[in-house]
Amino acid sequence: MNWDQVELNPRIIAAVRRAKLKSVREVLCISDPDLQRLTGLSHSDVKQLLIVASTACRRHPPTPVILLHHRGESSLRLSVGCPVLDQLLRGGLPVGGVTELSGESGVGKTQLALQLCLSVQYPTEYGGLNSGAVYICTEDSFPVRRLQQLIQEQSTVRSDAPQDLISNLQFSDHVYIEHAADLDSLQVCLSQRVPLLLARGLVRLLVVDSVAALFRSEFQASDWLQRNKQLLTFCSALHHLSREFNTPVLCINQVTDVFSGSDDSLGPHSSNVSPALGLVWANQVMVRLMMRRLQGMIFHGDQSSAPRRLEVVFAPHLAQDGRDAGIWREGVQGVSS
Ligand SMILES: Nc1ncnc2c1ncn2[C@@H]1O[C@H](COP(=O)(O)OP(=O)(O)OP(=O)(O)O)[C@@H](O)[C@H]1O
Repeated sequence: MNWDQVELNPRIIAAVRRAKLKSVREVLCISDPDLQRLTGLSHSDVKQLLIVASTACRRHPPTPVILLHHRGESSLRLSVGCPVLDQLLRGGLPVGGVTELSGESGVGKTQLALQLCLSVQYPTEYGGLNSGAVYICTEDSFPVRRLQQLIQEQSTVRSDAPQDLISNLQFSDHVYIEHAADLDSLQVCLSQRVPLLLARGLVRLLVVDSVAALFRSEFQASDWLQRNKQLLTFCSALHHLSREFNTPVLCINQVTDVFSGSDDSLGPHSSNVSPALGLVWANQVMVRLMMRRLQGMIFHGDQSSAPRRLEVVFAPHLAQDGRDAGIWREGVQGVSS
């Protein structure tokens, strides 16, 4: 959306153009003091600019968090975009709290996270939260092409939603990608940019892909005390964001090998791997999910996939259970039994 499409005082529009802020959405991602500095506008002009920009960009104005609580939104769930997996999760991810998704490399964690970035954009009656997603990549680059493919497949996979609704959702405009290659940049991202996107109602899902990568690369085994302190600071930032904005937080985590094979805390389907980062991290997570690759092959039309299993390891409101799934062009879809 550009400046010709909004009704705003021409003096303010001239100032944003001089500051080379081309799109209306761009100003929403900049803090108030930075906007004042860039445009030379007064505090009240910047406020007016932000009100007009956020009204123009949002499909639905954000509801203040206090009202959401009154309406009993604590039982709201974010659908994962598949009825079989939603059934396992009793509707999807809880909006307040941190969910961890762990699993081996290539098992499909990122695929599920991308699917959630689209699902969050649907209205609540279709399992979404009427808003966008912010996706923090710590290791790999963001899989833009795969996201585009999933967007193209929405009309096939989301037959529950009206087709005109799907074609009107500008999915790729509402996924905000951040890169944090070290803990300092992650901290800056979580304390500055993410709260801004949440406060302006532009996003209502935070994905961190992946957590263990940063903590593993920055600390040696002997630095465990320092590492645990940093881990707790990071967890408390996530909890704060989740609570304050009533927003689901999804953290992707790798797994480490377990040599004893007798770790009961992993649940009935535990085998030879355990989520990385240990107990300090596990105590901060509300829902722990694990994805595993199973033996064999499953088929769907002209496609084939190695079967996966999504398991609930622990969650206060869920039974320890699992569902088999395949990864297709359309995304991760559970297999009905
Ligand atoms: N377009 C596609 N069609 C079908 N399956 C796909 C497609 N793209 C990816 N996949 C499947 O997803 C797998 C990769 O999943 P994903 O990138 O989510 O792994 P991950 O668990 O995040 O791994 P890592 O921890 O290494 O990032 C591929 O091995 C493939 O099986």
